[in-house]
Amino acid sequence: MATPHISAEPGDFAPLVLMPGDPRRGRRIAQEFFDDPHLVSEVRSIEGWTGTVDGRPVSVIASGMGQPSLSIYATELFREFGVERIVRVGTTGGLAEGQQLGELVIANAAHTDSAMPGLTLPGVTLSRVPSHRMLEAAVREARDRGLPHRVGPIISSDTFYGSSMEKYRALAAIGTLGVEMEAATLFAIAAAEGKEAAAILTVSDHIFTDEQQSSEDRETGYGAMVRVGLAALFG
Ligand SMILES: O=P(O)(O)O[C@H]1O[C@H](CO)[C@@H](O)[C@H]1O
Ligand SMILES: O=c1cc[nH]c(=O)[nH]1
Repeated sequence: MATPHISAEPGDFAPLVLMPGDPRRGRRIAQEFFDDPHLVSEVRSIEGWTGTVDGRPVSVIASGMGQPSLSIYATELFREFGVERIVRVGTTGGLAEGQQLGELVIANAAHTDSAMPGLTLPGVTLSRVPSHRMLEAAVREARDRGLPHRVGPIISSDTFYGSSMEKYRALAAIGTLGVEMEAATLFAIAAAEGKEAAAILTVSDHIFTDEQQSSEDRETGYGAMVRVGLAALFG
């Protein structure tokens, strides 16, 4: 049955879902990587596509930007559409020394400054971590393909503008590899729903050097991330 934000029927989505922030990246992923891609939802112009990769059904749908938006799509997919695994495939602002634009960041944990709880336990600060099986599969794929990548914690922030350099420097000092805006809530929702998730990111700019990919590169330079994301879904 359709939900408020997804106009599909049970079975229209595969149990394995790629989730970029950007809807146009979602459509391109379906058209470039899926066999027989077909549109299964387009509420609010957030298109959901289902097809196959190597004969296995896979879907893609964007989260929009920020943790509140992601929480809507991830919750509806897990609860109403039989989705078992979601991989966020997004961009990140690099925080690590020597990190090059286009490198991958494979998140093994997500810090957050968000008020989005997702999963709470009074008196406990819960960790927001990906599925270990999916993480292992992603790292194996990146290594086997010789793709430049780092594995470590990221920060899922509620702000794109307005965080201080001091905060970024403190996060970098404890090994945080990149800043983005969705993964922590995805990990928390997956845990709360008894499902699995991972996050594979491409460095689109560097917070301390100010280097930036063009908006065209941000839209098109995602092949490595999608390959690794698919490996995580299949792993
Ligand atoms: O490229 P996407 O997946 O949208 O991810 C990053 O880009 C957006 C900000 O420009 C935020 O959604 C952030 O998490
Ligand atoms: O700097 C960046 C790049 C991508 N996503 C973010 O949230 N920040």
